[in-house]
Amino acid sequence: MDPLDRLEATILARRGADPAGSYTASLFAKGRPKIAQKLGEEAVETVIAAMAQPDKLVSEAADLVFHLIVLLADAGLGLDDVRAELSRRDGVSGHDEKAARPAS
Ligand SMILES: N=c1c2ncn([C@@H]3O[C@H](COP(=O)(O)OP(=O)(O)OP(=O)(O)O)[C@@H](O)[C@H]3O)c2ncn1[C@@H]1O[C@H](COP(=O)(O)O)[C@@H](O)[C@H]1O
Repeated sequence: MDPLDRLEATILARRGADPAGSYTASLFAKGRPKIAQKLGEEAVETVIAAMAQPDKLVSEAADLVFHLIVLLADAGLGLDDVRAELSRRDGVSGHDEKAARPAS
């Protein structure tokens, strides 16, 4: 199994688990605002690594992806939804960004 799919399965299994025994379960227990805040922090840390500490970029990117999957899971979404969106965009002729996005 792809490591990202395995991580997602583990994250989904932590929903409703004891927060005392799992960082992921504690994030779910704190709710979406906290999960979103952590995702934002990890995004900033990833940007800082890219600009000033490139040796830490992969580690920070992994933290970022972990928190993104937790946020998606909390919203009832997952990596397959992101894959489907990326595939949909890739299928749009000319990769026109405006055409690739749903009308708002
Ligand atoms: N991939 C990750 C992962 N990436 C990052 N983190 C955690 O994310 C946190 C982010 O770092 P911070 O320094 O900001 O965290 P912190 O200071 O502890 O948190 P706050 O008090 O600020 O909220 C750290 O505690 C990291 O351990 C992760 N925690 C868990 N996983 C994986 O998630 C799965 C479930 O793990 P458990 O939740 O431990 O069961 C396992 O496969 C783990 O490998």
